[in-house]
Amino acid sequence: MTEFELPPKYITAANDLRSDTFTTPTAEMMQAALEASIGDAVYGEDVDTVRLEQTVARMAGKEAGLFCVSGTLSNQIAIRTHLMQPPYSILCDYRAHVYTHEAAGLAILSQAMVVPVVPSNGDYLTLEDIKSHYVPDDGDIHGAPTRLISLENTLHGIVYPLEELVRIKAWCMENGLKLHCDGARIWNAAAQSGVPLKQYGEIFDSISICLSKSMGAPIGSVLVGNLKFVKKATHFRKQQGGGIRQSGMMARMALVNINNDWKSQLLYSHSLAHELAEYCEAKGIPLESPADTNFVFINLKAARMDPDVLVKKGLKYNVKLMGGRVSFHYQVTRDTLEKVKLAISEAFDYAKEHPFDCNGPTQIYRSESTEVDVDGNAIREIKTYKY
Ligand SMILES: Cc1ncc(COP(=O)(O)O)c(C=O)c1O
Ligand SMILES: C[C@@H](O)[C@H](N)C(=O)O
Repeated sequence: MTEFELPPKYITAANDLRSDTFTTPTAEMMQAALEASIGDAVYGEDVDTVRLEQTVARMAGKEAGLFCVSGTLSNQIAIRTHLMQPPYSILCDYRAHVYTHEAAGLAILSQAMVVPVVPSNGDYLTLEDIKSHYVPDDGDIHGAPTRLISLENTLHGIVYPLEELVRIKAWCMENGLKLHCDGARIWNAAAQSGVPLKQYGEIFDSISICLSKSMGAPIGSVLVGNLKFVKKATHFRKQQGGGIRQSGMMARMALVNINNDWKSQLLYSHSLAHELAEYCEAKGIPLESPADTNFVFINLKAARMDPDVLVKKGLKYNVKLMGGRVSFHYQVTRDTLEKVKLAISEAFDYAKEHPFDCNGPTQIYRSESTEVDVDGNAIREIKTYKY
């Protein structure tokens, strides 16, 4: 029988700046899994799964929570649950994950039109941006009225200003629109801004709260909202094949960092990002977004920098990169920060001699960007996927 072709064994995320999704489970999490409850969570009989759902819901000031295997599932069933009578549309930032990276779930599961909006300030949607792009439900049979606004906090690492969220919420209430938050990094927003999750919970009708990014859990998100919403979302979760049986092990692993000092962990990762942003600015390396939290977005277009060169320079220093987005998390070491500074500086200097014309928004995806030979040279030609 032929040997399986297995990927190289993943050892550590200490040098992995491709995404905070690469955080690895800790020994404490593994131990917690051994002691987890073993009930069938589809029947609501798994103690640790219910404990996780109620813990996160309570932190967000919501009546109920639903453990989902991914942030994508959590977002998509949340939005579907809010929507009732098509034709309808959803308004979001043109960079929003629910629009750019969830495989057209909005079109397929929700059968919704999407109005992607470029923020006039370049960073986050304001109420004025929303007002000038939403589709009113005024009886005009040509349109698909906006029923839901989906915001992301943080988006590209940018912390949404609380006062803007409050303005948007008030307008949504006046106009009968629902407000969802893709909270894949809402822990980062809360840690950096000092705004408690509960205050975000007062603003959003639903929040998809990821556990598997900066919070370091192996999988999952908890979708929070009122009881009626979560009951219906449970229905859509089952429909989408997201009913999980003995999920207690995963729930207990997620609870470890929730019960630890997660704010300090996240603020450590933010401090690394802030230091890299300062380094780039001192070097004249342009950034695409303010580095509020754990991401540094290099403006490849302005820098005329080839993302493939940047990734290869990263490999030279044994640092994993995917392109213009440099993603910190609590398992990244300071040694990695020093090495990525060298990689970026060399890629920037190379760009001065060999300018590269990037097209489109920041490209962060790679396919084989971390496969290298013994000399650290990329084994296969590195490709770039638009983010
Ligand atoms: C902003 C954002 N939302 C949602 C998701 C989806 O989460 P998952 O990968 O668990 O589906 C991601 C990436 O993982 C993300 O970056
Ligand atoms: C891009 C997205 O799917 C992934 N969550 C990331 O941030 O790396």
